[in-house]
Amino acid sequence: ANDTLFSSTKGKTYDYIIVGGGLSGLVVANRLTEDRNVSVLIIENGVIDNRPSTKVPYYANINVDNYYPITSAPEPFMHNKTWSVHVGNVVGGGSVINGMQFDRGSDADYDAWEQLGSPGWGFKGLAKYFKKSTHFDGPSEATRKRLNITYDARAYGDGPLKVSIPSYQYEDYKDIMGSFLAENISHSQEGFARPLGTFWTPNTIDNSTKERCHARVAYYDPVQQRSNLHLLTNTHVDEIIFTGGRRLGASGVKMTSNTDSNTGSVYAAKEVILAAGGVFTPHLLMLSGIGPKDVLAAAKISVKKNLPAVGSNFQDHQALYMRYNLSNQSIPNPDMLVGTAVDQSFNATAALLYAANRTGPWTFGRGNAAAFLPFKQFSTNYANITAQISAQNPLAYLPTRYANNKALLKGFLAQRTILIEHYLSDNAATGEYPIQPWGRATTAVQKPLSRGTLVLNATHPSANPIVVRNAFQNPVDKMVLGELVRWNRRHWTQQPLLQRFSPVETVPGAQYQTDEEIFDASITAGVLDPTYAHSSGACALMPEELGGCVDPTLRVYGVQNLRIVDASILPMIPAAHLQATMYAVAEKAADIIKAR
Ligand SMILES: Cc1cc2nc3c(=O)[nH]c(=O)nc-3n(C[C@H](O)[C@H](O)[C@H](O)COP(=O)(O)OP(=O)(O)OC[C@H]3O[C@@H](n4cnc5c(N)ncnc54)[C@H](O)[C@@H]3O)c2cc1C
Repeated sequence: ANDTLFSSTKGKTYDYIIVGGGLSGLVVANRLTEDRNVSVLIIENGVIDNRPSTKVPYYANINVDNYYPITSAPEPFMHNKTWSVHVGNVVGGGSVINGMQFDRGSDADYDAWEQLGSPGWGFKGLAKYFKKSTHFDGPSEATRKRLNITYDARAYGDGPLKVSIPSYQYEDYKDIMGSFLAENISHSQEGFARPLGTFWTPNTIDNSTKERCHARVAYYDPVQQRSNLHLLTNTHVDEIIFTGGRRLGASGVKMTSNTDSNTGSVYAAKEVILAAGGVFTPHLLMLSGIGPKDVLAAAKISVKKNLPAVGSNFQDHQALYMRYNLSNQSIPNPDMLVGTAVDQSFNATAALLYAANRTGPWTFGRGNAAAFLPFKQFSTNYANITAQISAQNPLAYLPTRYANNKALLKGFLAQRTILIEHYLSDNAATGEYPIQPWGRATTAVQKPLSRGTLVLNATHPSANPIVVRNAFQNPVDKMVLGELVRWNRRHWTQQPLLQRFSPVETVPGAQYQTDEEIFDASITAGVLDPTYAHSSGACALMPEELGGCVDPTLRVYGVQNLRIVDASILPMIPAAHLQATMYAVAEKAADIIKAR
């Protein structure tokens, strides 16, 4: 195994080719090669990166190396501005560059996938894989007691991915978490208890090394010596190769080396597995002739299978990065390490501490708590807002392709029914407040009704796809955002435990009150983002009659020997940061593929 050479791979045949050595691709590669008779080639566009920025918890979210240079098209409902699409381009994919927050959605979020017609994909079907993928370590006893940190360690197993709650925690967490606990909202334990209300969350940090644990160190490095496992890095997959004959079947891929632009093909005796992520898997399918026929025709690509699901149903969470200026913060606090007022000597000492014995502030990521709230917990107007959803003409707030395709519309309406249930339910979250020990007071919309699209660049199809999230096309999403912001404001300005900080809202600014004012000012200030780096849904796991792309065994409809295992299959985005879900999905997918 280990870093296979392009020249020696060209022309060869493996049982499985996995396109994309990111989070999901590496999980599947590990599990498939447990059987020594099965050969696997992973092809990854990025390289292996062991720089400190990929390892030290301190760099979470402030490391912008290893990003694909990809920007969205103008967002039509967000002042026609453009945003970075946020995709990892490195062995390990998003798991190497993400914010390390590790949390699950509630069981209702996964049950929705099953309700949408995919047996086995509800919470019951996924639960054991959450456990199988992970290993958990709590913080030191002293930290646990000092901050009253709770968790349910039984939800983890002895899996490859090491997650932990760091022992280094800031003193101000006490009052900031305390202020949330003082609200009339539920508190739960991270684990299999419903992660609703407030709860503590681990990070993807290996407690034994205090380094980021990502898909490569967890799932590839320990098994890289397997002779049946091959990783080809720095290589771009350009197209899927299909066998001729009456039944369309994938038999390999065409690829280009990023080093010298050498091109070649490799073949799969059993299957091609797409794991190129929420943005590039739908792109590759379309480049290969699988997608909506009008999109393919516009780019002059011959249609192998007309599949309108590809590039539809694109989802993400929307984040508004509210901030408070705090006075009287305890020393130390995270503002001393990150942002515009860094205390250089403190940060230098933190770096030395980390280097010397893996202690101190650099062992802390960006936070270990969150509130994921049912709509009624942050809005007294939740019932009225929800009632507006069913009164809407859905086509008024969807991309035009939904008007021309009955299956897509039917699928959206099935999702809408579930979303309405979730908006009214105690058992599903509609909004998130990450809880961090400083004045960063982000709000994030968890159950968007708007749907994005991803299409080929018609004049240059192999260039980046045209990504339009259509965020806030549906006015209800804007209302939910407004309610989230107003609750957050009341919380920060009125909760007694927060008053010692004399919090002053800097962005968007307390003078902006109505939904429209908050929305417009946040875009102008550059603090509202249509993506939370959770691109998903554009090759949905749903019946084809509901506008789906893959069946419950993750096979692409109408194509033999072609599966998808990555975030593009999520039919409805769960109220959670995505990585815990993706590790579980990939573990489950591996079992399904092994059973073929
Ligand atoms: C900046 C950022 C912050 C995030 N923060 C968090 C967080 O704090 N908590 C959390 O839970 N989740 C977070 N996420 C989300 C999480 O990391 C992703 O959901 C997850 O990595 C998706 O896994 P995947 O397997 O679908 O795709 P990826 O992990 O993105 O893997 C896809 C891989 O395919 C490769 N690839 C793409 N196209 C090709 C091609 N044509 N040929 C060859 N290779 C290709 C890519 O280089 C990549 O390595 C974050 C994501 C990002 C980007």
